Amino acid sequence: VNNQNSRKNGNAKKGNGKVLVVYYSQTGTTEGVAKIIARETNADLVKLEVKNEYTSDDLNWTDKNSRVNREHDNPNSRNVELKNAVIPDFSSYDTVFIGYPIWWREASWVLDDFVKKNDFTGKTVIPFGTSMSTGDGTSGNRLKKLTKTGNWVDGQRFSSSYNESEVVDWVKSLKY
Ligand SMILES: Cc1cc2nc3c(=O)[nH]c(=O)nc-3n(C[C@H](O)[C@H](O)[C@H](O)COP(=O)(O)O)c2cc1C
Repeated sequence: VNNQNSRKNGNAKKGNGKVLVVYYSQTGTTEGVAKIIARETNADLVKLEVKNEYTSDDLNWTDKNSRVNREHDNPNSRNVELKNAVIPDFSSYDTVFIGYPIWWREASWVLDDFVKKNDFTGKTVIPFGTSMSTGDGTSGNRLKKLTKTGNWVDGQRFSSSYNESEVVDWVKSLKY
């Protein structure tokens, strides 16, 4: 197959086979997983950046009045705007991996701006999250509900202390 994006892992190709890995990461864990996935799938990699970035105080979930706690308690107050929510040439990708830290067992709402502003029609969408201990493959369902388009497959959750080989094995197991 004459395809510049042909996969190292031999997955069946659909369309042009272009893959995008897009992620948000506060402390680098999700970023590490995203980079492994991108390497294994020859994907383009995009890091989402928050306009009004969270400080470490903002992220302190043990403080009832911290920004994340206020946003968690009141979903109407979230509205986290990204600097780069609209991905250039998004329509050209067949497969999109979406990565996030798990906050309160769900995908961080930092991803909401990205999923609302891009059209996933016709794409395979594969969510993945990282967390210390809780949350699972269903953590992306809330994001799926925000889009109404795209063929979302079951997601995966990795521990903050993941092994590289777990990520590689998961990517190899995917049919997309
Ligand atoms: C606001 C907030 C909420 C979190 N909620 C959870 C949680 O519900 N369960 C869990 O195991 N870890 C939770 N964590 C830990 C993160 O999911 C974990 O550290 C993640 O790997 C961070 O990814 P990152 O380095 O890409 O930002 C939370 C962290 C923050 C900052």
